[in-house]
Amino acid sequence: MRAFVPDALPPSPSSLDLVSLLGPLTSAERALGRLDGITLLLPSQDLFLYMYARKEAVLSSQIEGTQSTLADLLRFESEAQAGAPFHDVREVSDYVDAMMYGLERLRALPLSLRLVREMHARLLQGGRGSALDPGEFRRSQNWLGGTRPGNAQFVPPPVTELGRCLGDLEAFMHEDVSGLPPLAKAGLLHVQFETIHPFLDGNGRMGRLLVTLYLCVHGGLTSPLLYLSLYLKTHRAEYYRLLQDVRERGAWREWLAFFLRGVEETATQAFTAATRIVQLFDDDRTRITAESERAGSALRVHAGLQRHPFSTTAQLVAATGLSAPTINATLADLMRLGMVEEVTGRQRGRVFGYREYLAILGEGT
Ligand SMILES: Nc1ncnc2c1ncn2[C@@H]1O[C@H](COP(=O)(O)OP(=O)(O)OP(=O)(O)O)[C@@H](O)[C@H]1O
Repeated sequence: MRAFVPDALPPSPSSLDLVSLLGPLTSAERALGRLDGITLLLPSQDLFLYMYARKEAVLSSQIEGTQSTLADLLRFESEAQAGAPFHDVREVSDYVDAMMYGLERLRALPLSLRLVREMHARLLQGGRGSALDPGEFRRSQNWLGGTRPGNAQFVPPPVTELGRCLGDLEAFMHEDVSGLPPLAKAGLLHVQFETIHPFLDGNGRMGRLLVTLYLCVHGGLTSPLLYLSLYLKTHRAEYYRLLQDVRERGAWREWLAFFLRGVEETATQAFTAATRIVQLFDDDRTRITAESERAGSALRVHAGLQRHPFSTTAQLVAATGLSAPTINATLADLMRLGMVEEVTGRQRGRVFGYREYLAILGEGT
């Protein structure tokens, strides 16, 4: 198969048949708006962001075989012993790092190829692909599927065309003459990024990060709360087929319909989960106040567990300022109420999990 060189974006809005996409577009925008509004409901927006970034990282990495669960990652981060191989957890952790780095960097740098490269360096710092030129656009031909370009499913543009393709992509991130709605542009950016496949590895993960970052900059999303990986993972065969169809037969409309459906579903699920979490925290606070024998300390430990749903006694001491004996007595109380469970089964280095909260966060992972 010969290398494919994509046209400069964007395809004209008329060729996208945006009129027929108006329904899905409006539904997706509405769901995203509702999700964004949830930040007002949350006790701490950072908290939700923190957890959901981790959930996205797990799912995005699971698209290609990484075995870690959200629980593994949270336990890894709390320096507790995790069940998954170290390598896998590290990869997910790097994904979170890349996402947070990108968001922070956006304060100083526009969304640009430079930012994409910097994030990619973070993304590949330790896990799968770390030997494959992190932070550098490729200098050799790559291909997808098959053992060589000749029998590959798809051969991305040759290195000689890479600069032009990426230049077009960057220009598309910033143009506003097309009048395309930001959500449609985010979907087009993703497919174009995957088609260019500018890195030797990590293109899928980077392309998914790009969608959320783009919406933060141009789509009016105040927090990066949109995490599409579960949807893409669930519909992987269709996802890959549609990427291929855009290239082979200009199936932009079909791709966008799929993408917008994903945005709507994902935003709606995240909104529901966030609402349940807010409710859970409220209910548990009420129960602690009414039923705990040491309500004051228990409320502080409860707040600590919201931030780190897997915690050791030492971590809760640091988070709350309470003494270790008080923390242990309080944890025993919270276990009696069924809110907390010890997850290692060991006597030393025990780790405590906020049961119901972890269950909500872990849905789909
Ligand atoms: N036929 C295709 N045409 C273009 N892009 C494709 C096609 N099939 C899959 N892809 C994209 O390529 C990605 C895989 O590329 P790569 O292995 O570089 O990324 P990764 O981040 O390491 O892996 P993954 O996305 O599986 O986690 C897929 O996630 C998808 O976005």
